[in-house]
Amino acid sequence: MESSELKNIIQGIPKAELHLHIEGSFEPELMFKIAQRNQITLPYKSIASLKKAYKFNNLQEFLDIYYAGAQALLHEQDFFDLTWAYLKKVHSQNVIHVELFFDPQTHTDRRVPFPIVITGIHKALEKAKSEFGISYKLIMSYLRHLSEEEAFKTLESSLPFKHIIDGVGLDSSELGNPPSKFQRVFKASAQQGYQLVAHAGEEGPSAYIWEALDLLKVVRIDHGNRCLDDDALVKRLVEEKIPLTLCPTSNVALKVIQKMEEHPVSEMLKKGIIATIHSDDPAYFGGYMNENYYETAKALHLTLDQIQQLAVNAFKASWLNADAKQKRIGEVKDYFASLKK
Ligand code: HPA
Ligand SMILES: [Zn+2]
Repeated sequence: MESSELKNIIQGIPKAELHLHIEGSFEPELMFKIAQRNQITLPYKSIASLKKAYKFNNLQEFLDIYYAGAQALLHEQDFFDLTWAYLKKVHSQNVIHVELFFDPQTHTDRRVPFPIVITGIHKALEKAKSEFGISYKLIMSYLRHLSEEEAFKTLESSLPFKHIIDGVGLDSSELGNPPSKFQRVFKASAQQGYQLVAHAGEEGPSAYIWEALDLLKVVRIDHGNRCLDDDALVKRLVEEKIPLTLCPTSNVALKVIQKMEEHPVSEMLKKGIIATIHSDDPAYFGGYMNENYYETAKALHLTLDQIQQLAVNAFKASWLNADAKQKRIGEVKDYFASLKK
């Protein structure tokens, strides 16, 4: 298939994005604009020098730059603009449902109040819902390099906004910060009615995926690449229908894999895992949803059936209610059927 034909097909798929850090969608141009209006000096002289720094050898090298960039965000308007820019972009790519992460502690640690952060993000999500018809869920992520006590404080701050938060997640530096460190705060989060997910098995071992399932009791694993090291774990993911939210361009950018051709997604599909693909931090890794589908499909020679399966899986793995899920899955299937006519 011609690359332009594949790109057109991908553009037309109704898509769901389930693994997106809103702070990771902060494009350099917007970052400089907001930094300037907030009179914040970024540690980079120009957009070009910032972009030059986007060469990472591992997750930590990326996180250092990601947290530095987020320092430009101070006011509700900043969080609104950041989120709105992301939603406009993915609307242009026919993304119709998003479940997005935000990292409150990245901001509250700089004395930006929790309500400022969530209100700006939420207003943009509401606007996209009414103007674009994009449905959404919001996931508050605990930073795992910080203590469980800090996570408990974040949980406490979130309670006045419980009605607009759907779940909690766990992100940041994985190695040395296993899921077990957050067992109590995840239990307390569930008691507040939050759904649970966690990043696991991106750089960390398959044992961290077991912990996320057994100790944190998550319903989805973010990344989970390393599950293939462990046959018993794969069996469990398949039997219990635990989805993985994979991020192919992120994996290449952070050297979780050496090249896209090594991406495990097609093997995961063959094993019956509910694998899905997303962008993670698109401003830093050079790809939104379409680019992630395209690069993966091209490198792994995915069939149209496999691409359809990925798109269906994302709705299956979503937190939409059963009726909305069925409707969206029907739309994906109708779309692929129309291609065959
Ligand atoms: O890919 C990621 N992994 C862990 N933490 C993160 N925070 C933003 N992106 C990531
Ligand atoms: Zn992530």
